[in-house]
Amino acid sequence: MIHCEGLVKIYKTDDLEVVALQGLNLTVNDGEMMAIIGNSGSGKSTLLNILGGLDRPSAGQVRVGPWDLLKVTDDDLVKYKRDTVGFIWQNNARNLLPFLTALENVEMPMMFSGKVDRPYAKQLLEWVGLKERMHNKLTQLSGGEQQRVAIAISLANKPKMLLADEPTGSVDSRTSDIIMDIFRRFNRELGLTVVIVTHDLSLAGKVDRVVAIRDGLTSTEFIKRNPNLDHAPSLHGGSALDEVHEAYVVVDRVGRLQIPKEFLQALEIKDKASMEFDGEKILIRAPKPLEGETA
Ligand SMILES: Nc1ncnc2c1ncn2[C@@H]1O[C@H](COP(=O)(O)OP(=O)(O)OP(=O)(O)O)[C@@H](O)[C@H]1O
Repeated sequence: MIHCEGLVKIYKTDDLEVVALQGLNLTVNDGEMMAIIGNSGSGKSTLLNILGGLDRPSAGQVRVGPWDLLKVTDDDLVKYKRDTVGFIWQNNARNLLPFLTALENVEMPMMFSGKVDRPYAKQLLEWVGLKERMHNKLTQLSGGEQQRVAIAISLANKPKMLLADEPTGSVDSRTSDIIMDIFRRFNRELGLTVVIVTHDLSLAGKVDRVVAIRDGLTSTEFIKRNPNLDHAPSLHGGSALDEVHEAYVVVDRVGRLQIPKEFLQALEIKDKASMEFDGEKILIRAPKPLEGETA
């Protein structure tokens, strides 16, 4: 469904250039439910905005289904945003109209694409657990309920893929569980591909795969050991990621990988390292001091 290779995004402001994505690789399969994690500023939202057609990449490849998002025309991008992708933000005020009812809000994107399907709008609100509240104005709903309306809206045009940027960032843990269960249901029952950007490691146990982004590059992948297990048993404060996922370092097509900063600092590796292959393992060490050099 999603294929990014060597994806680069550079933001130019007056006299400053920020390289937000530095040649990122990522593949997401059709029907997968996965999460992207990373520290603040690592490039998560930049990636999601590019995948959602809200921002243009600077270089590299990015394809979603049949769409090439580097080359797509502005007109086609409008179609892409309307038909292929649903988007959910942490701050749902961006796609909700407070003076309309929940049902009218869900019908709004249908109206823009010229085909209002009221039974389907009602069905969506029922699926997100708001059957009894669909005729309430948005101002009469709680933050968590509004977030569920936002999910229904994002699916109004039957997209193939759902992109969610910190979808549980401003709700309590019970509502967060409800939202993740809704995503899982849509993923299983409608075959929707779901990509979630989050800081929250406790969500990790509820997705099939987690990809960590560091400094604009995919660095580590965590793949669920038992894909049938939905909930992470992280009751004793341990990281859900470690408990249910196997961690892998991402190696790109030409063999590059990212060594975590803390490892480099611990070994005082700066601009080079020595590497050895012993037939089984690859060992990376601080370079031995050359003759005449002091250690
Ligand atoms: N419109 C912009 N103009 C200039 N720089 C930007 C712009 N948007 C993002 N950046 C920069 O690009 C880098 C990546 O930002 P991004 O928002 O993608 O990170 P993030 O991982 O989503 O962070 P957070 O978790 O804090 O939302 C940061 O250094 C940020 O300052």
